[in-house]
Amino acid sequence: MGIWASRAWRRAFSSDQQCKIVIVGLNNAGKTTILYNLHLGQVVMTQPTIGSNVEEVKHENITFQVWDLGGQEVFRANWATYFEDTDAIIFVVDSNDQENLVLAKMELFNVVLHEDLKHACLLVFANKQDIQGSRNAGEVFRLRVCS
Ligand SMILES: Nc1nc2c(ncn2[C@@H]2O[C@H](COP(=O)(O)OP(=O)(O)OP(=O)(O)O)[C@@H](O)[C@H]2O)c(=O)[nH]1
Ligand SMILES: [Mg+2]
Repeated sequence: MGIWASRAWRRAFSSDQQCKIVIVGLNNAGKTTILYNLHLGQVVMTQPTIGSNVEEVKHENITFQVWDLGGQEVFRANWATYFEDTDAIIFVVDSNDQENLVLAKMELFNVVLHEDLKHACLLVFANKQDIQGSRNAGEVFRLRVCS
């Protein structure tokens, strides 16, 4: 209670705020591209992430600590080790990867049900909208896991 109260107090009244964001999603969804676009303001060449990347992004008086986690199956089991004290999750979906959209949604369910994220905000980012034939955000949202 004491720790929680002091954290809430700091957040409410300090002029400089800290915010932890974790970016997850299947491999090749575009997470690292988004992280470095936020950090550097440009699109960079990426390699599949081994483990994680982390960068600080400042906006006005808020410092966002942004974690980008590897999406390959072998790394997904470790995602939860990054969830403590997370304020927001960005779940990135490759909207053009029709084959894996259901798998992506199942991983999303696993993430949102995690105890450490019960107070975190969630953004589902329907990425790769520039590719012809991609599902639009509404179609990604409505996709059923069981048909
Ligand atoms: N066309 C298109 N390609 C994108 C977009 N975002 C990312 N990519 C490409 O998708 C590929 C994978 O991007 P990454 O950012 O490395 O993907 P990731 O989700 O970090 O993948 P892992 O680290 O393996 O989990 C790269 O070739 C990117 O250039 C997008 O919005 N449109
Ligand atoms: Mg990556």
